[in-house]
Amino acid sequence: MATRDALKFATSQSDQIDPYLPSPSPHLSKPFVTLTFATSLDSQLSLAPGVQTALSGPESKAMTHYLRSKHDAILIGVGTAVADNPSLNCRIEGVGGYGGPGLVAQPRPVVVDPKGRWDFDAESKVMKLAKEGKGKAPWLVTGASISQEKRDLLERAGGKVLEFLSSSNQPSLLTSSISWSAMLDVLADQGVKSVMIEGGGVVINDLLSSANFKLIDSVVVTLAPTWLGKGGVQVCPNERIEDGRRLPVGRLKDVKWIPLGEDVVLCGHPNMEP
Ligand SMILES: NC(=O)C1=CN([C@@H]2O[C@H](COP(=O)(O)OP(=O)(O)OC[C@H]3O[C@@H](n4cnc5c(N)ncnc54)[C@H](OP(=O)(O)O)[C@@H]3O)[C@@H](O)[C@H]2O)C=CC1
Ligand SMILES: Nc1nc(O)c(N)c(N[C@@H]2O[C@H](COP(=O)(O)O)[C@@H](O)[C@H]2O)n1
Repeated sequence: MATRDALKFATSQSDQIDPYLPSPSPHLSKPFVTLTFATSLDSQLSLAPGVQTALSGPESKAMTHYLRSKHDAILIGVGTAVADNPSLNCRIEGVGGYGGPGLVAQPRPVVVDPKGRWDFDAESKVMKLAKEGKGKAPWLVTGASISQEKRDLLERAGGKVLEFLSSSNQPSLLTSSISWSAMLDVLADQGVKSVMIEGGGVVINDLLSSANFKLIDSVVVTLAPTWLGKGGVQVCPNERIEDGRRLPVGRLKDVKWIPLGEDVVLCGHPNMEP
């Protein structure tokens, strides 16, 4: 039976998104990566760092949840976990917990938190939803020492800590960046075949940088008809300079613009040509 809070996404609309979704393939060497977020007309994800800002209208929000139902995992940075206290589940009608059995089509939330800054507890939305059978408990990718209390909380709910190991197989003392390709390898080892990366600014800008662009398989961006003004969390990757020349960082091909309510959703595949 469907639940009252379930979202619907019409087949006529999902048909347009499907060419950008992961297709089942046992031979992928790394998880399929979809980069997806909602942005304002001035390329911002939120009004200010640490502030959650609703940009997607109801139709594009349903689209995001449709995407969530089609990926094994949703990944966010700790900045987003702290700012948004997100649910990170899928609320499309028919998935597990929303009319469907078990946790079918519920993605695994993955929080990248190298320094152990996310102070979650049993009342955090993602933990409550896991307890209610409406989503999976998160995996915490970290190089920090996580308290036994937090580990137990995660594990009781079905989540876990993924200690990030360096190439020498020792826990790395992470002070800054974990390589994305190593992170995707860790997820692949855990059986993740597809991951949608939702944000926030640091994560998106890092993935869009010329060094990481090749790791992205699909991009789905919701553009909301609003300007947020200076001071927000902006999507703008570092510049690319080769042989002293400035070059564009990346471009999409197979581009489709899909109007959804008052928003427009841009879908594309990274163009790997120089
Ligand atoms: N409109 C939208 O679609 C979305 C909006 N948002 C918004 O974005 C904002 C949050 O963005 P932001 O503050 O940039 O934070 P992020 O969510 O991008 O998290 C950034 C932090 O995550 C850790 N991290 C990220 N990548 C790596 C890596 N490769 N290796 C190691 N650590 C990594 C670092 O933690 P540390 O600093 O501890 O080293 C980093 O500072 C919020 O306001 C949120 O509401 C978020 C998602 C989607
Ligand atoms: N698609 C989209 N549109 C917006 O307007 C947003 N602010 C976001 N944010 C992302 O969704 C998470 C919050 O949603 P849930 O509580 O998980 O349903 C948030 O953490 C961002 O990842 N996305």
